[in-house]
Amino acid sequence: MKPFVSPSILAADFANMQRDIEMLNSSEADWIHVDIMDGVFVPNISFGFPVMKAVKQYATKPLDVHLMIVDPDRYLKAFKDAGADGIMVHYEACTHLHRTIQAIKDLGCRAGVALNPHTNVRLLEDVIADVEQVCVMSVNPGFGGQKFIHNTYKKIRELRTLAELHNPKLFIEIDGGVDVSNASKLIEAGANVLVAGSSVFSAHNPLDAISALKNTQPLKEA
Ligand SMILES: O=C(CO)[C@H](O)[C@H](O)COP(=O)(O)O
Ligand SMILES: [Fe+2]
Repeated sequence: MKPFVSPSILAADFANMQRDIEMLNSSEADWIHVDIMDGVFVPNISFGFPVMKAVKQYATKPLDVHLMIVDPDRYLKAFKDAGADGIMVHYEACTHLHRTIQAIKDLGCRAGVALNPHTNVRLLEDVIADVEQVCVMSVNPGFGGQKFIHNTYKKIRELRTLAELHNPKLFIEIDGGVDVSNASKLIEAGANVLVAGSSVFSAHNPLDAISALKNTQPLKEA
């Protein structure tokens, strides 16, 4: 099965957001990845509810919301109201992760957990059956355009093994520094959702860049 592609609008042209959303609507993208940064959990601030609502007004694809914020429970309903279809919280930001996951589901959203590069996937063993999506960060969250961290392949393989045991339908998303040069190997390792910001929006033809990711074949190492 082809991977899902979730282009990150963090790399879009904010002065031409409607144009860029309409480009995504006409592309082979499955979701639109929305990065929310609070300047506390991560050392950067992206955008908040008014911008997300404006995106939702034009988007015809589901919004895949990645919350890089502390105390996300306070804002889950507000993100749902702003148009979130899926909500991912960070493992490192949640003291009561199980409760937070249930709260996301109670809102009718797809529930996901994101992991920083240093967080071991085995820490999810007791909640993996409760989530629909796990996002493995392949950069330290906070900025687009960073270099892919190589250890991520191993993490994806470990997560795929865990998912086969407890939740075979899990969406395994990979986020950070993803492009055509690493997509094949990531899919072969077990990822089935590719987030891409810079590699899509800095491409000469973003529609072709999305199509290339969507049609990536798993590649085994020689
Ligand atoms: O969560 C993120 C950063 O914290 C972004 O989704 C991610 O960095 C995508 O951007 P790029 O493809 O440019 O790395
Ligand atoms: Fe993200």
